[in-house]
Amino acid sequence: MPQSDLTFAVPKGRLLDDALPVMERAGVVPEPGFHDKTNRALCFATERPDLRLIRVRAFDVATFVAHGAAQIGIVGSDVIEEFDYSDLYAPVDLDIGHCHLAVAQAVGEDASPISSHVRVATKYPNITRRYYEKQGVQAECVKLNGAMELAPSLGLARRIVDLVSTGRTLKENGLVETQPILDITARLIVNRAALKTDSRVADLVEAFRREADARLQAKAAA
Ligand SMILES: Nc1ncnc2c1ncn2[C@@H]1O[C@H](COP(=O)(O)OP(=O)(O)OP(=O)(O)O)[C@@H](O)[C@H]1O
Ligand SMILES: O=P(O)(O)OC[C@H]1O[C@H](OP(=O)(O)OP(=O)(O)O)[C@H](O)[C@@H]1O
Repeated sequence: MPQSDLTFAVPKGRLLDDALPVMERAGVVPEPGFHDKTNRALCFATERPDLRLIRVRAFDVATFVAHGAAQIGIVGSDVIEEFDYSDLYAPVDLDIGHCHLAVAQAVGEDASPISSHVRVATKYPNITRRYYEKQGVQAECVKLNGAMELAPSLGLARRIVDLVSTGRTLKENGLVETQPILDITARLIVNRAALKTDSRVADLVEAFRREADARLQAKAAA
């Protein structure tokens, strides 16, 4: 019986620039139209007739793969931690998309431990609640989808939990990091059931694992 096509989900933003060379070395080569950022298509062919790419928001990569609508994808470990989907398996650390998740607040604000309750603006309410719970603090999370850095100055929340890479966004918005929460890199993710039932998924995992190992070895030798 012919197998149905595989779907590979990738995030549409900054992570994609780092992910594309990795994908190509692992044998996932998109059609030329994929590189055109003005293209409004969401689904693209690859050089493999049985493999297509979908370009979606980072959080949705995890959702498509967890539900089996895509069998494989690339996403930051922040997203994996936030959703904690049992149907997702993240077998390969791709060593790209390095950043970390941290608590931040206004420069000059008292950083002393807060009481048993804190209000936090974040795109990551689950990670944030878990982080504060471990310290015996109840976090009331205000969910934002971006521009968290505005929350303290506008009185929405005194603390934010957000991604930090260079630290420039915090600095330019009058904020300072107070506690790191989680180091983040991008991972290859697969749907657990697809991995068990479709050998093409296992073959792709192996190709990405070999690619990541080769880069690691080249880095160590340099
Ligand atoms: N400043 C940063 N530096 C490095 N990696 C980052 C940074 N910000 C985010 N990331 C990583 O990139 C992922 C987001 O990927 P990307 O920007 O490609 O997705 P997106 O769908 O465009 O995002 P959004 O849903 O925010 O629009 C994050 O989940 C994180 O793992
Ligand atoms: O430490 P930096 O190098 O300044 O990077 C951190 C910023 O990058 C991400 O935002 P992004 O650009 O993805 O926009 P967003 O606010 O829409 O999430 C993150 O949410 C921070 O705002």
